[in-house]
Amino acid sequence: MDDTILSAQGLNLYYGPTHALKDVSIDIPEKKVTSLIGPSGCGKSTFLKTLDRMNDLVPGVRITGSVKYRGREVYDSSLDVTWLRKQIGMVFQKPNPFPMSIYDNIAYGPRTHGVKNKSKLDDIVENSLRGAAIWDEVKDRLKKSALGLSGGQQQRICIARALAVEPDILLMDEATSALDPISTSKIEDLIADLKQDYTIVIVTHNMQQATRISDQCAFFLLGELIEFGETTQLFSMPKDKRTEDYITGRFG
Ligand SMILES: Nc1ncnc2c1ncn2[C@@H]1O[C@H](COP(=O)(O)OP(=O)(O)OP(=O)(O)O)[C@@H](O)[C@H]1O
Repeated sequence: MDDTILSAQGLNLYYGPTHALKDVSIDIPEKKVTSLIGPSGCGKSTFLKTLDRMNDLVPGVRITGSVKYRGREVYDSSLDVTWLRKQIGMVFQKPNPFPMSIYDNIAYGPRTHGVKNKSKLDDIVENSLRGAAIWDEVKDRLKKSALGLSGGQQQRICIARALAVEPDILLMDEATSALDPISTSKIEDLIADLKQDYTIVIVTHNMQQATRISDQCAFFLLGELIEFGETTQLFSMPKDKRTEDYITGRFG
């Protein structure tokens, strides 16, 4: 596809003897929301993590095949992983703000990348918090600890923290599963806004959420990518019997 930003070809991943990803090939389009669905243990998180090399440090991991980000091989030994993770940000299931002020949470990444100027940092902090739809809620308490916020607010801080380094892609691993329905709905609205500027790949257990927010959907089963296509098509007219069984609740 012309608008492909991330491409996996013949990707296999082994955790020791466990073959967790089996010959996965997929082209993920730019500035769309792509959801990864499938039963527990099917390899969704593993696949997500291979996209920004978060599996590298797991002992016993072996990876074959190719992952390309904008045409560059992610697993090339000359690739700078810090650069890659600046381009491809990650938001996790459990909100994990750093134990520091709201301001410092957001400024942390830019400072690491060498931004020292106070007014520049102030701008980045404000824009990132606005981008994550939480500025109004925290603008009067920027110097207070991020740990004093609610779970849903903390998750938006984590999204703002990811946005602060101006990534190209946001990966979200079940980013709303620990949140209440109102916070979840705020983050879903936010994802819909963010796709104007970013490519988003989400792992979700929630099929309604996949249908609500994703343009493309990938169904995994036992480490295999069974079906990938437009979300509306995949849920209304799945091509594979196994997809149909899963989305109609016959297993998993
Ligand atoms: N660090 C690890 N070491 C060994 N095996 C692992 C590790 N992480 C995952 N696995 C195994 O790899 C397979 C895929 O796991 P993964 O977490 O990617 O699935 P998932 O679809 O994201 O599951 P869930 O929806 O429950 O989070 C499972 O069999 C799991 O037990």
